[in-house]
Formats: sequence, structure tokens, C-alpha cells
Amino acid sequence: INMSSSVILRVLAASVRIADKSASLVREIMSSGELGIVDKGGQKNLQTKADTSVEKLIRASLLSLFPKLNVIGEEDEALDATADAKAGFDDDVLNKSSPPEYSKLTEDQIVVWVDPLDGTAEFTEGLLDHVTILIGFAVNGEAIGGVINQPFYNYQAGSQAKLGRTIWGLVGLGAFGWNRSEPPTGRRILITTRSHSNELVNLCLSSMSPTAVERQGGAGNKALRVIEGEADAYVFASPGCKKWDTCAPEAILRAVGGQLTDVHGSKIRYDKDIKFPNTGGVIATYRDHQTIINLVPQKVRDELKS
Ligand SMILES: Nc1ncnc2c1ncn2[C@@H]1O[C@H](COP(=O)(O)O)[C@@H](OP(=O)(O)O)[C@H]1O
Ligand SMILES: [Mg+2]
Ligand SMILES: [Mg+2]
Ligand SMILES: [Mg+2]
Repeated sequence: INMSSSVILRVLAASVRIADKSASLVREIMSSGELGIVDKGGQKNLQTKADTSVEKLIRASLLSLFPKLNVIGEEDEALDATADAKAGFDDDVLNKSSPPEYSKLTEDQIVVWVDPLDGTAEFTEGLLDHVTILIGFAVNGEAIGGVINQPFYNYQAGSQAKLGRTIWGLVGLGAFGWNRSEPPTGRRILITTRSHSNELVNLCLSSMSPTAVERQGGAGNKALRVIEGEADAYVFASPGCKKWDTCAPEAILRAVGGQLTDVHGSKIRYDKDIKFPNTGGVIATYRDHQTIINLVPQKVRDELKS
């Protein structure tokens, strides 16, 4: 390991490798056929063996290397000393140089928001490309870096295709591992939840004169669809998404010049003591963010306070 790399680059380099190991674990659990589905209560709020075991793996691996990090995960799993913590560091990350504004960060200044499996409902239904593993980094309440691992990327591309991919990014440095196709002008494809819809979610979408509405699982997946140009905005007028759903996607969007905010266009905060729900909803774009924000109807603005 290159000890001359900044702390944030070393944390990112480790997280890329930890996410890769987590992806293998998710694929193993899927092939075992024993998902161990538990209903956490509420609207399609499921947990599987993959959610809990990946969170344990990520937490143990990160804290064994960086004991002073603040790690907050969706499944709130206790630290498991038996979890295998040796993942190593990704060289592509270590070979970059840190943006100057982050080069002196210390472990204790970094809050890590972990969603061990995003798109769990779709995972249980076999919509495997909606599933991601999200590791996001926040400093001073802002999402600055993250990893999105898509464990089943290419699962329908034939047996010779390499399964899974990793996208990582840091504000000021850029994001890596993605491919954009530029959408035609005049198109407005909105992407939203498929499992957590309600009247307000639909009212917001129909007020925006979309050319199409796509319904897919996962905050990480939907942010990737926007980054890659398959959708023009991710619009979710609901308080259902939590900080671990949006931290890594927001950081990667910001790293490529996009934005992820609440429906008012206000910044989402990721401080370690903040409440988990994104009470102001979520809107993400690659460009023309304000155009979409301006189309949010008053009823949605009134019902979703920041
Ligand atoms: N009403 C709700 N109740 C619980 N979780 C919700 C929710 N609305 C959204 N979420 C969570 O936000 C993430 C994105 O939602 P969606 O896939 O519907 O767009 C999912 O994360 P997880 O799959 O990690 O739990 C989902 O559970
Ligand atoms: Mg969940
Ligand atoms: Mg999630
Ligand atoms: Mg999850």
C-alpha cells in the first residue's frame, strides 16, 4: 500500500475492493437460492441474508483498516470480528492524486454511509440489474465520494460476459467505470421507484410533462441510469429514501457535474448525527437540474419539507 496517498484515497481504494468482495458474496447468496427474506414492516421494506452479511463485511473491513471512521449502515449490524476483513486496496484509485481540498482529511472527519444492498425488493424478484452496493463518504455534511457496485451488471449478456462492475468517484477528481450515451434533445425521460410509489410520487411525475416514465428499483441504479444518459432525471417525491441510499449516488453525480438534491433544490446533509430519511424527497440530474426543480408542483413542495 502506498502510504503517501491521502486518507480519503486510501479509504476509497479499500472500499472499491470491499465492494467487489461484497458483490461476490451477493452473487453466492443468490445462487444458493436461500435468500432468507425478512419483512422489516411498512411498504415493501424487505431484508435478506445478503443485506445483513454484506453490511457486516463492509463494516468489519473498513473499521479494521480505519478504526476512527464513522460508519453508518442501513441494517445497523453489530461489528462482527469473524467477518473476513482482508480486501486490500485498488491500485487505480491509489494511482490518482487527491484533490487538494481533501488531501489533509483525517479518518474521524469522514462519515461513511453504507447501503449493503440497494434495490432489495427487486433482488427478491430477480430484477438483478436494479441491485447495487453503495458506500458513500461525507465530510462536513456533504457527499464527496463514493462507490456504486452493480453485482449483476451484464447478467443477461451471455455466459462469456464479465459479471458485475464498479463505479467510483470523488468530487474534484471525477468518476470512473461508467459510459454515457448522449440523449437526444427535447427528451424528458423520468425514472422513479417501482416498489414505493404513492399518489404524491405520481402527481410530481405527471406535472413534469415527461416524454416517458421508467419505473426501476434502487436509488443507486436510478442514479446510474441518469449518469449514463438512459434517463434525464430521477424524481422521487417521497421521504422514503435514506442517507445511505443517496450519499454515494450524490457524490458520484457531483463528481461528473450532475446534482442530487431534495425536491426544493436544497442540498441534502450527511452529518453523522442527522436523521436518516431524506424528508424533502430526491431529484437527480446530469444537467439542467433547475429546469426539473422548477416543475415540482406546489402540493409536493408543501408536503415534503426539507
Ligand atoms: N416507502 C419506503 N419505505 C421504505 N424504504 C423505502 C421507501 N421508499 C424508498 N425506500 C428505500 O429507498 C431505496 C430506493 O427505493 P426504490 O427502489 O423504491 O426507488 C430502497 O432501498 P433498499 O432497497 O436499500 O431498502 C428502498 O427500500
Ligand atoms: Mg432496505
Ligand atoms: Mg437502498
Ligand atoms: Mg438497502
